[in-house]
Amino acid sequence: MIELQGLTKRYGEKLAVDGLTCTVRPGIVTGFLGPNGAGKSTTMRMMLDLDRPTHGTVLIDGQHYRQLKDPLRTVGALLDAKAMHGGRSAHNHLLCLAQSNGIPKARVREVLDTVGLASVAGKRSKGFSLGMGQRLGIAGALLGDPQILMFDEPVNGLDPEGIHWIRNLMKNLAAQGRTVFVSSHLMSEMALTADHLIVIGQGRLLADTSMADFIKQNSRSYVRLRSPEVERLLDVLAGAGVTAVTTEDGHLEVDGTEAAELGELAARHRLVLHELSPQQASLEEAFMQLTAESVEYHAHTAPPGAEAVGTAAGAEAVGAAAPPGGGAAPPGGGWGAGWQKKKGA
Ligand SMILES: Nc1ncnc2c1ncn2[C@@H]1O[C@H](COP(=O)(O)OP(=O)(O)OP(=O)(O)O)[C@@H](O)[C@H]1O
Repeated sequence: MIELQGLTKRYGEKLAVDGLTCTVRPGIVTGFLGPNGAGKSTTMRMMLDLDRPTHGTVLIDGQHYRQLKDPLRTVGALLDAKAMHGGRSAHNHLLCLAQSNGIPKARVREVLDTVGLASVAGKRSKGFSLGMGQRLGIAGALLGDPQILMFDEPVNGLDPEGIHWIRNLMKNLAAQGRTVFVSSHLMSEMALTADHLIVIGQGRLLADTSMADFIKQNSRSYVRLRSPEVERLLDVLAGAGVTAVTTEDGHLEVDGTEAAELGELAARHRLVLHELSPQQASLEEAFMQLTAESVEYHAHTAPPGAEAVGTAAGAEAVGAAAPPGGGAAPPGGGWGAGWQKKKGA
């Protein structure tokens, strides 16, 4: 278990982490989300005593990190996959870690097998691809067989097979009763992996809730209906006191009434339905809705120097994607193009 109490970090003028109080519990995967610069890495560094809090505390199983007798056997972390001696082979890198932490040598071979690097164990890590470097970093985190695991952007650079592998690895580690804390900007992946979410924005706690509740609380859920007898359906709905909104493409959208109830109502009136589907927003939509106010870095929709003819054309020109399903768009820009600091932009 990891407990944060009023955790705060100031770098000069910048309040990077602002009074975070939350608990990361064992037995589940906890996702750590926040826009760029929200303070995720700083928080994780403070958890590992790599950065000193300005105020507040972090307790790892009830102790400060520096009080832990066998830190690597208690907490395994992947923070920066590039932070290793590139001249050493993967095997020697892990061996050094093992020897300096009293971990049996045999464990090196085991974790190399687990992460799929056994065949390149003798190769120097500076020749590794981004994904191989991530796997080696994950091997380092697993080396001490710790009960607590922290991964900062673990899927960065991994191929689809690798992403699938780390997802299952994290779920299995949690199922064994371990504490798994993971940050990622890949919302679709996070939605498949995490059971619980801690969301921060500009260093402050925005949400600490289950995945299902987070999506429910931060997005709209509704039922979509389509019928060849749309006018009669509207009358029937109105007669039952149900408000429906007609969309441009002729669908009806109904808030606040279950799909089953709507289906039964239609059946009672012998109405043909071509669609009756509950719609739940994605994690990405819910995340953007919640964090819209605390996004510090915004992308321009148009390439530098080019005046966009219209918003849509400008967005298309740089391949920026609007949030799916009409979720909250970032103020003043799309997503994915060259990041610009808001204050300077
Ligand atoms: N060593 C440092 N010195 C000064 N400012 C720092 C330092 N480390 C982080 N910051 C600032 O603290 C804020 C939080 O940074 P941090 O890297 O923790 O955010 P993050 O949520 O991990 O971001 P990202 O998603 O982009 O990785 C940022 O404004 C960053 O510029």
